Amino acid sequence: MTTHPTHSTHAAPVRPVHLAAHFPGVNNTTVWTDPAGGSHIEFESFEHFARTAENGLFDFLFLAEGLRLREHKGEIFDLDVVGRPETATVLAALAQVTRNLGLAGTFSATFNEPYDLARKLGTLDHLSAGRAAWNVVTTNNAFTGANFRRGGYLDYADRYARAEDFISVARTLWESGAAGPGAVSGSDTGAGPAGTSAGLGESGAFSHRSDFFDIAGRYPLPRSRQVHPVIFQAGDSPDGRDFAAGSADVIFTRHSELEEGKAFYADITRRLARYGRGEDELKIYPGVTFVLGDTAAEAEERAALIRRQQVSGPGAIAFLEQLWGRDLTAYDPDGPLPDVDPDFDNADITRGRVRHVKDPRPVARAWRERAEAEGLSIRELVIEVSARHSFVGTPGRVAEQMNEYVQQRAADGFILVPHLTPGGLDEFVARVVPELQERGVYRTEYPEGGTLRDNLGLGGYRPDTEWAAARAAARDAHRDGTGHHNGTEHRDQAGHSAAAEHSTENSTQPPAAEKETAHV
Ligand SMILES: Cc1cc2nc3c(=O)[nH]c(=O)nc-3n(C[C@H](O)[C@H](O)[C@H](O)COP(=O)(O)O)c2cc1C
Repeated sequence: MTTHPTHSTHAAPVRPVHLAAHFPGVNNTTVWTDPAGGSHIEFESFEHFARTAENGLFDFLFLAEGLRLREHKGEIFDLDVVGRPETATVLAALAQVTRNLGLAGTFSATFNEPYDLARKLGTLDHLSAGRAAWNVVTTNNAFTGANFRRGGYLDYADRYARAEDFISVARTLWESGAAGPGAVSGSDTGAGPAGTSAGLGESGAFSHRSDFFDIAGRYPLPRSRQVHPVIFQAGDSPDGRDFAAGSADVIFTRHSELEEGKAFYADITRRLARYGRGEDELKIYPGVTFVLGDTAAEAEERAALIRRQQVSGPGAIAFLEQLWGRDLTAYDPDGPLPDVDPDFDNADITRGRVRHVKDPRPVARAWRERAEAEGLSIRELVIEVSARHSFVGTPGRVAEQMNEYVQQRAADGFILVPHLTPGGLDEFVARVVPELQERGVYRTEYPEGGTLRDNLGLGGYRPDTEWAAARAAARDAHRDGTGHHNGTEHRDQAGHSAAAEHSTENSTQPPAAEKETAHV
């Protein structure tokens, strides 16, 4: 039994705080130079991290993905951790040393094929007894494509259309298998043991023809415990948000400050309504960092030290070069900003990293003004403008703030992004989790059922035909100009490729701050 209280003394139900953890690695949050830092590839690191998350009753562990080593000025970028082992393999190994922790992996909908990836994730769901999740990313750049001999064959506009179609096929495949021993719902098609043909009937039979796929065959696995592994989404454009509202169960977002989190949450709730979905059906988890101390002052002091570790002198120069589009190695990181103007046409000086700033001009202007006004060196400026710590304080204060975010609907939970591998969660679990539990907003044991869906408070899987019908209804409503979900039911295979509503809303990028996704 979960022990969440459902009511406080106030009328509004208390919303439970959820926690999850991002394994540190290829990002500028991770401090690999710290003597306490360990391997990013040996299993012991993953195991330590996962066990700590599970001791803290976290919903899931999250692995990011990057399919090509990042380059800067034509060289492999080696100021951050370089490379990572293969995601599904790591998660399958972790399934054997954990019992309740969800296992979420990032996989590209562009550089995978539905049959193969559905089978991998279906296998992970079997091996973990229902704890698998897929974070769907679209990775449509030619730079990454070179590793796959595909170049940039996919137009930017098609990336979410293919991803939506891909998920739809994957869900169909997961459903198509016979109800296996661990299946929790769905009709039993009378199959024999997996891997034999005895009594298989039509189970696993699939056929899908669309703009993106033309595939048919037999899916080889029985249904897994969750039937559909949980779908995460991490894009932020209007198309990305609609994609999440129409196809995903969880959003991993970078909107980690209270007010922007509330605006994001409200925006997603509005989009969900168009697909006939309520706010409880899509969980929102910002990625957040944290620094603890016995006193507020000690926490601030530690935070400042960690920021200096995260932004080394060469790291500050490289960071600035990304925006300036120029080689700035002749400049002193402890000196003033370069006197030369940025070369805005040289946008691909860094490759293989997700950029959220579309127009660098106002950003460069704002940085210059700020450095001049506050007398900041290059390194000091980069420390100020690159991702700062989300929660800094005593364990009690951090628990209080996290709870406030959840009660105010700026988040449903948090994906903690620690700066150390593998011990970066230890202190949080030992000191903040009890504070949350004392406040009655955090579980004291895992929920019954044992699946990731149970951890997240999501209901059972929803058949793909229902997802598709809701998307079709949303498209129809959009065409009618009503904007309302009208419940029209039809499945439009070809329509998948044109499914994303191409919203004209402006991007919500903050103009004066460079927020690199810390997670790619
Ligand atoms: C919080 C967050 C985490 C992400 N993690 C990954 C990742 O691990 N691997 C990846 O290839 N892309 C990752 N992305 C990139 C997105 O999947 C997406 O391709 C990118 O944000 C551009 O899409 P958009 O224009 O809809 O925002 C991440 C994005 C966000 C916001």
